[in-house]
Amino acid sequence: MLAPSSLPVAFACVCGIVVAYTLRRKHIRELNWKRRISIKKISPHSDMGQSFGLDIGGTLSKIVYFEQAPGVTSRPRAKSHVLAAQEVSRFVKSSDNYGSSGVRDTRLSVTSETLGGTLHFMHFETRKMEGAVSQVANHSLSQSLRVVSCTGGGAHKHLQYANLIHEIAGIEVRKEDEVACLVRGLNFLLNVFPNEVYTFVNVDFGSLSATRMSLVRDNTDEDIFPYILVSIGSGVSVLHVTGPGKFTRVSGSSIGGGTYWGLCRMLFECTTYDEALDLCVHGRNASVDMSVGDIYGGAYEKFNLPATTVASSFGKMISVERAEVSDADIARSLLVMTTQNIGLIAYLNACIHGTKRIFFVGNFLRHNKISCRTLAYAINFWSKGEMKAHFCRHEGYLGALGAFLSQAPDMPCNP
Ligand SMILES: Nc1ncnc2c1ncn2[C@@H]1O[C@H](COP(=O)(O)OP(=O)(O)OP(=O)(O)O)[C@@H](O)[C@H]1O
Ligand SMILES: CC(C)(CO)[C@@H](O)C(=O)NCCC(=O)O
Repeated sequence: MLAPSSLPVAFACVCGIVVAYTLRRKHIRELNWKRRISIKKISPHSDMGQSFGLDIGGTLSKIVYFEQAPGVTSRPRAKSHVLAAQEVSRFVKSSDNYGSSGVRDTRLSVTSETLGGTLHFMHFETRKMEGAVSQVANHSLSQSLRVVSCTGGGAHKHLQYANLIHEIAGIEVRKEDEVACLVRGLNFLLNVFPNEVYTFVNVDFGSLSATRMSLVRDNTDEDIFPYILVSIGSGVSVLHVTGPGKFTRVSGSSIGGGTYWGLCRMLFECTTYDEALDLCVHGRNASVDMSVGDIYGGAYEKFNLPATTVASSFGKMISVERAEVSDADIARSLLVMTTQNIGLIAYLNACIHGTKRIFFVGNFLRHNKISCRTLAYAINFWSKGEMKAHFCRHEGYLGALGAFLSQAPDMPCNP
């Protein structure tokens, strides 16, 4: 029972809550009105949100969309659901590009009879979130999306993005853990897609610059566990995975994809990440890095260090003038340094946990064969051929796929 003296305080609190609630509703209504959308309350049965998984990372946001093939479900579907599904599918497939940074990775779409439909993969820059959500709202798609599973740091970030998505598009965000989603996504891909994993053969040569390795598809291992999973995003997470849903985050590094992109942006005139990646392709890191050969005049044979091994990243720049090396050489050195550091952390963790298989994923490896080959060579070299680096075609989408799967228990092969 409240004391009589506290009644005015209680009354003021209740009034405050009512006023705050009313203002907030008004604010949401106004936001939606401005964007000329109407948010209808729709029945859970017609929620298309279950067809999506979202991963909001430090640099990129990734979306997985599952388009069910017509007529595969045994459950009767309401007409409104069928129409909503058609609308969403039309929008997704209307283009390969959305807004200023949105991309649909058409080469990665997978249609599977086992799944009963097609998985589509899209991404955009996280800093463009507001524009991306407005697009969804403006196309009235949000009317059929109620709750979307979402992972990555952005799903948790003071609920900043969750609030934005709710306020602009009326979609509720269901938070999922990013590491759990990553592992779930990879295990699913290993189960379902025979051509998902690849590795490099003929890695046994003396020079990193002479990268002549060929790609082979590699889904042959019967028992995939245990393995080390290295996710190279803005930063790097290293996981030890011992079974479906059984994993520990054993290490990490702040020197990751964000480091390469951030430094390139600072040092060179790159305005997009693709420019930064293209820049290093024709560069020679040997102009910038000090090699074992530069120090020894050849290999350091006693310890099996080939002459071409980088002894000191950027080490030549103590005596070479800036004008003598190109931006491309410096970018290449930066890429190799970042990659080798990640490879070493991966190798040491594989040693600690007695694991021979290392999976490297994350968007840093997207279109980045130089880093993939460098990792394959380095892991083979350090482990004397005992360990193998594996890569995935859908390297950047495991988290979003895991988020999608976390609310799709009926999906076949869902680990
Ligand atoms: N179009 C792009 N724009 C920006 N970075 C890109 C792009 N494509 C690839 N990258 C690289 O991918 C990295 C981001 O990878 P990813 O999407 O896996 O991580 P993230 O989820 O954003 O980061 P984190 O998991 O650390 O929060 C960037 O730092 C950059 O190196
Ligand atoms: C913070 C995360 C997990 C966000 O994905 C990632 O960027 C990361 O693992 N960074 C490295 C953190 C560390 O040094 O362990």
